[in-house]
Amino acid sequence: MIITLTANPSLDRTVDLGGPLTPGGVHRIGSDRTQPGGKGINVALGVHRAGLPVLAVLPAAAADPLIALLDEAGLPHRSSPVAGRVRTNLTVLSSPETTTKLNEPGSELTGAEVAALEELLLGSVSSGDSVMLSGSLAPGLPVDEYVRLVEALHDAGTRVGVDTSDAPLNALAAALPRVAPDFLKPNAEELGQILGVDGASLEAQAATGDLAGVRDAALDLHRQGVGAVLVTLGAAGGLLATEDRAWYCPSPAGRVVSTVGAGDSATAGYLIAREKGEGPGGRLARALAYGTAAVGLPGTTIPRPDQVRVDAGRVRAL
Ligand SMILES: O=P(O)(O)OC[C@H]1O[C@](O)(CO)[C@@H](O)[C@@H]1O
Repeated sequence: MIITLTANPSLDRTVDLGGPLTPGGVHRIGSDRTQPGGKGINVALGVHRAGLPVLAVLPAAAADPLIALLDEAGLPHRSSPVAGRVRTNLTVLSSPETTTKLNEPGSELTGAEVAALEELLLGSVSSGDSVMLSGSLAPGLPVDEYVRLVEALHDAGTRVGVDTSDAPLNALAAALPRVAPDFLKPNAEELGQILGVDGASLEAQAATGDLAGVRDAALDLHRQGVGAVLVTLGAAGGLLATEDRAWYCPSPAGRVVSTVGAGDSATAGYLIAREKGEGPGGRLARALAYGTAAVGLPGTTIPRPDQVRVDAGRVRAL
């Protein structure tokens, strides 16, 4: 079973201005939709839509509108009760094709709420499960929360993946090789945060075909104990470092409708392929195919398998 933790879930509200976004201006909203969001929830939706057993764990009050949206989506979930409301993250679509994201920090969890969330997660796993810890940490969670959870989940006999950024990611990188997740999914910016370099330039290098910087950084993390490092590079494709080697797959060109949730969809594709027993090339190809499919869907829409076209022929060893 795959279990995801969304430590800071969200209601993802997407508004389309149908025109340019002007700082200081008054804008009329054309279309407006609210979907369940937060990285672990998005990953779980992808896995669920592929027909694999999954459970999403999150902090939220039973009456929170997010819970109703998860029920509506049919996603198996367990939430630990909190007093605060789930945050709303706003995506503003404007022309020419621009996505602007405004993420709330999330309500602060009390010490007791943090303990209840950890207890719920650890009580939900069994030896042999795969756990994915995804997204930012709600205020109140310690910055090394993911380091502590990776240790506790390894003790429980599970495989653990992490997808996060900023201070929680740096805390995780600092704990290597003593504590090492089995799977890490940085984008170029996050890889840059770990290395202390500009992620945009890593992505730009990759776009020109120069993959050495990203490959070396991913292999370095792998050699420090991370079982598999999947680096998503946006339009430049993605790279996987595992089994002491690296593979690259370009992104197929397609229409960009919304990039929100593309990285989470790539993680879902990777986990689905791993559950099916596919090798590194197959896992990378499915991850990229899921990410590409998500980019072609509106708002935070996570693809179904029939919307995904996997082309393992595009993968090459580096
Ligand atoms: O936890 P973070 O880093 O604020 O990201 C949450 C946002 O990212 C997404 O998970 C997309 O990756 C959205 O659904 C959500 O609004």
